[in-house]
Amino acid sequence: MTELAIHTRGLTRKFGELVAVNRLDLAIPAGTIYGFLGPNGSGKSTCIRMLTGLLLPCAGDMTVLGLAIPEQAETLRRRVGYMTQKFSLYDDLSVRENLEFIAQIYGLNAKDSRDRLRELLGTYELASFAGRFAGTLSGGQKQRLALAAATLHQPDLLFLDEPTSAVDPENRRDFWEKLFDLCEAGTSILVSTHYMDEAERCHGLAILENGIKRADGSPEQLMNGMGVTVLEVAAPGLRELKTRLLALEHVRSVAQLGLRLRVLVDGKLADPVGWLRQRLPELATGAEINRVRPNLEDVFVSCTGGKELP
Ligand SMILES: Nc1ncnc2c1ncn2[C@@H]1O[C@H](COP(=O)(O)OP(=O)(O)OP(=O)(O)O)[C@@H](O)[C@H]1O
Repeated sequence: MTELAIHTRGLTRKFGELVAVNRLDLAIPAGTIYGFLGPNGSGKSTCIRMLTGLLLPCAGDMTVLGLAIPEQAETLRRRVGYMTQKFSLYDDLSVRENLEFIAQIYGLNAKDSRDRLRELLGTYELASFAGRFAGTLSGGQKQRLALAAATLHQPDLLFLDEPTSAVDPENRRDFWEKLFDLCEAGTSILVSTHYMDEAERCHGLAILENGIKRADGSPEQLMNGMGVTVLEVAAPGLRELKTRLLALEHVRSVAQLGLRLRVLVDGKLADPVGWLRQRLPELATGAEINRVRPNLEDVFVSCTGGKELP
């Protein structure tokens, strides 16, 4: 049986009347990168905070690294790392001082601390900034420092809550390379994001909306199993055409991409291109309609419902 890093049954958290996380079941294999994909307010942070033992659930069971949480949260704390979207280190300490401080918290002796710092400054390309105040670093450098800090004690499981919100695409790519290095070295990783390209890099993911898990699986499983066919339509008058398409019963969503419309239609239609040409006479001639491979954004749109992109 696959060893699970995280296992939850019916995990629920309410704030007053609001159900922030609603009966969430998760079975996340150890040694993988697992993503929570969802818009703002979908419950990603609330769930991560419960899994770290920082927030109590209202209902449900969870084990994290085989430990019952919240009961064994104290034992768990030393085995997990946690990086939030907000930079939570000290701006007025240098890079080195920040890491030394964290090494002290984890009780590393002077030699181990020195060795580990040297290793981390090298791995996260921080050696030439070691004496700089953390507050003066760029977004990408701060993010690398935060990851170094979160992994200083070599945790078995790393929680990353929207870790790349504040960095550019190049830094995001580099950051993901570091995550794959960590994963290969045996660290399990749970990362929340609202970026489709990040979600697509995960081994598995759950799509969350209003605290509810709408779908889960590997990106390929989700894309292959979404029950929707994706068409791209190039024709004149796209804004008007979009409105007319949205009024058709088998059309799930329509989004404009430059000079084309990306149209999600029910997967049960045997000949979706023929059907579309027949339903809208203006598409019968002159329009270009192609069936294309679904992407994760299509999955997201189709399983979070609604005919408009979020
Ligand atoms: N301490 C709190 N008190 C009241 N409501 C809260 C609290 N924490 C979260 N919420 C609410 O719970 C819902 C889920 O929030 P959560 O932060 O978990 O979502 P999220 O998916 O992480 O969103 P974001 O990307 O904005 O961080 C939101 O409606 C939020 O306003």
